Order: sequence, then C-alpha cells, then structure tokens
Amino acid sequence: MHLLYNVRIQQLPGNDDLSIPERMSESAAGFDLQAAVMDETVLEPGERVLIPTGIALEMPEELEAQVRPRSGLALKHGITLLNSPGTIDSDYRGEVKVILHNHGQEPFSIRRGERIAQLVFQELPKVRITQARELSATERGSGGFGHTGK
Ligand SMILES: O=c1ccn([C@H]2C[C@H](O)[C@@H](COP(=O)(O)OP(=O)(O)OP(=O)(O)O)O2)c(=O)[nH]1
Repeated sequence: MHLLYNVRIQQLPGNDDLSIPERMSESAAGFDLQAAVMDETVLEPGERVLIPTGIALEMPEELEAQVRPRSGLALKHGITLLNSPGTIDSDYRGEVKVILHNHGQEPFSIRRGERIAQLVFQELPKVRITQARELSATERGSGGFGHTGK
C-alpha cells in the first residue's frame, strides 16, 4: 500500500493567477511547475536563467522534492535544468526556483504560466554517517567510470 503524505503549498503573494502544481494525469509522477516570470523571458542558446515558480512548500521531513526537466521541452527545444534534479529540502520555505538551461540552437521564450519543469516527491531513507578506517572488500573494488568497457 502506498503511504499518503500531506504536502502544503503556499502560493506566494502576487501569483493568484497561477495554479498550484498539478499532475496532468492521476498517476503522473510529476506535478508541473509554472513560470512565475512577470515579463516574457528569452533564454539565448547556451544561457542559463533562474525562473521563479511563485510557490513555496511544506512537506514531511521524510520527503524531498526533486525538480526535473520536462522531456518535451528537452527534445523539441533543448531546454533542460542545469542542476537536474534540483533538490528541495523539506525545511526550505523559500520560493521554489528552476535553473533552466538552453542547450538548443534557438532562443527560447518563457511566458508567465508556462509549464517549465516538474516536481517529483521522493521518500528519503534515514542516514547516519560514521567515519571508517577501512571499507569491506567487493568484487568491483575501486573499478568504475567505464572500467567494464562499452
Ligand atoms: O533547483 C533548485 C534547487 C534548490 N532550490 C532551493 C531549495 C533547496 O532546499 C535550497 C538549497 O538547495 P541546494 O542544497 O541544492 O543548494 P546549495 O547550493 O547547497 O545551497 P544551500 O547552501 O543554501 O543549501 O534551494 C530550488 O528552489 N531549486
């Protein structure tokens, strides 16, 4: 059975014209985030920009929220997130923002209300870090970064 977590969303002042993040279908993993830009913003090829979303979140500490790109924007326009996935900590009460990056060849224009990214909530395991002198042996050992070939 799935656990149900209660996440509170505050629409920040001046953003009543936007809707709170919504899923486009009942089982969609992501809640779409809208651009809360005041004026149309143009993202030139190779440029990055911090886009406000007009919302702040309050979620249980067992959760994090990830800001992820929308595949349609990535495929059609080369628009993605520079820090994908962005991490929203459960104790963060500031505005959720999105670092968009234009990998495409054309300028990309962002208008107020456009769905630019999505939020996916994840459960976080409890982790305690301890310092160790030695680590257990494994078959892989320190092999990585493609050591098994293509
Ligand atoms: O795409 C993102 C990434 C982060 N944040 C907000 C929420 C997050 O809780 C906070 C800090 O993010 P992160 O830990 O990634 O940034 P940092 O560079 O380590 O900053 P800090 O020192 O403030 O933790 O910034 C966003 O709104 N969007």
